[in-house]
Amino acid sequence: CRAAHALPDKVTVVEVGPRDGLQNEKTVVPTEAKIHLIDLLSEAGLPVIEATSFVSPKWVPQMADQAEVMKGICRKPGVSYPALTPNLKGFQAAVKAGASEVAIFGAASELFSKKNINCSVDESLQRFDEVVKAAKEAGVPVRGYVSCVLGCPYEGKVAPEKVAHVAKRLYSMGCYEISLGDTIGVGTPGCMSEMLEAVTREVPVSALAVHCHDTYGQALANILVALQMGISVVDSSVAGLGGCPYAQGASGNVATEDVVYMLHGLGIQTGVDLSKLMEAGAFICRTLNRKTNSKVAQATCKL
Ligand SMILES: CC(C)(COP(=O)([O-])OP(=O)([O-])OC[C@H]1O[C@@H](n2cnc3c(N)ncnc32)[C@H](O)[C@@H]1OP(=O)([O-])[O-])[C@@H](O)C(=O)NCCC(=O)NCCSC(=O)C[C@@](C)(O)CC(=O)[O-]
Repeated sequence: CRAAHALPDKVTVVEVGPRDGLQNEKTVVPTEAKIHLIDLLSEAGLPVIEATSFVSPKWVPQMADQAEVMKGICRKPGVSYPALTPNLKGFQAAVKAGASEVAIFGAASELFSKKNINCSVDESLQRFDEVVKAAKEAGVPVRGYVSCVLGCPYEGKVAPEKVAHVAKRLYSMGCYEISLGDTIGVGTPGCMSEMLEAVTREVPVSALAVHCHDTYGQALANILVALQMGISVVDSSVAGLGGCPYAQGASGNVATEDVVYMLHGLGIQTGVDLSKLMEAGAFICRTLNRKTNSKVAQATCKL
């Protein structure tokens, strides 16, 4: 077993609420509310805010206003606003709408890949290669996701070697960072550590991020394991919003408020103002007429 690293002094929190958090909402969230949420999150100090996705509106109707969202946000200097792009068509539309960073999203599970983006893992890697080449020409950085790293809703257990293989392919293609998604939140700290052991044999730990859904209440424990293994980029969603439309039963991402509370409690800097972040959480919960999934917000704001 690899020796535990010292915890990092600083962690980059990647806010995915406006995309991952909202993509599964059944009723259409007004574009102005999405834009206001993103602006509140940048005011709270989040350095990376995944704004939307340039996917097919037939597949994910909630993201159909992607171009309006990208154009409407008040871009804060130093903040990155990536958008998901599954293929060249999505990439071109994203760049046209002003995206200066994009993310491609693959999976370590064949069936999930088929259900989510309608192609096999190998086919998806060919499509992503085209996107990365076009992005390099345009000077646009690309982040890569691997879904189902700790389990798949259709295939069950996923071998760590499969995750490592897809992560390595995305990294070799030119993704500057690989985000490892526990899409259905089934992982426990032991599985997280085993999976990260396999992935860090192929991809430098400095290029990895974790993306934990909290379906089974394991997300913070899994994130702590990742930090102990040297990872210093953590994805999360304000108010714990979300779920994947192609992963039935998956609950939201770990709440950003809870991640930030834990990190600050460990003496780790994030640059995030927790009280402003909670205002952003309160805003989107009021808009969706929903209770927050953040334990920290529940404890302090009685939402
Ligand atoms: C990938 C496709 C498009 C393939 O969908 P397809 O049906 O196989 O695409 P196609 O190439 O056969 O084209 C069919 C139609 O879609 C159009 N099309 C083709 N591409 C685009 C595009 N980019 N934007 C808009 N339209 C597009 C294309 O122009 C055509 O239009 P038509 O001629 O019928 O009018 C589809 O499967 C799709 O949009 N999937 C998106 C699924 C998605 O967004 N899932 C959620 C995000 S992933 C996630 O949440 C996991 C993550 C990242 O958070 C990490 C984790 O938690 O694990």
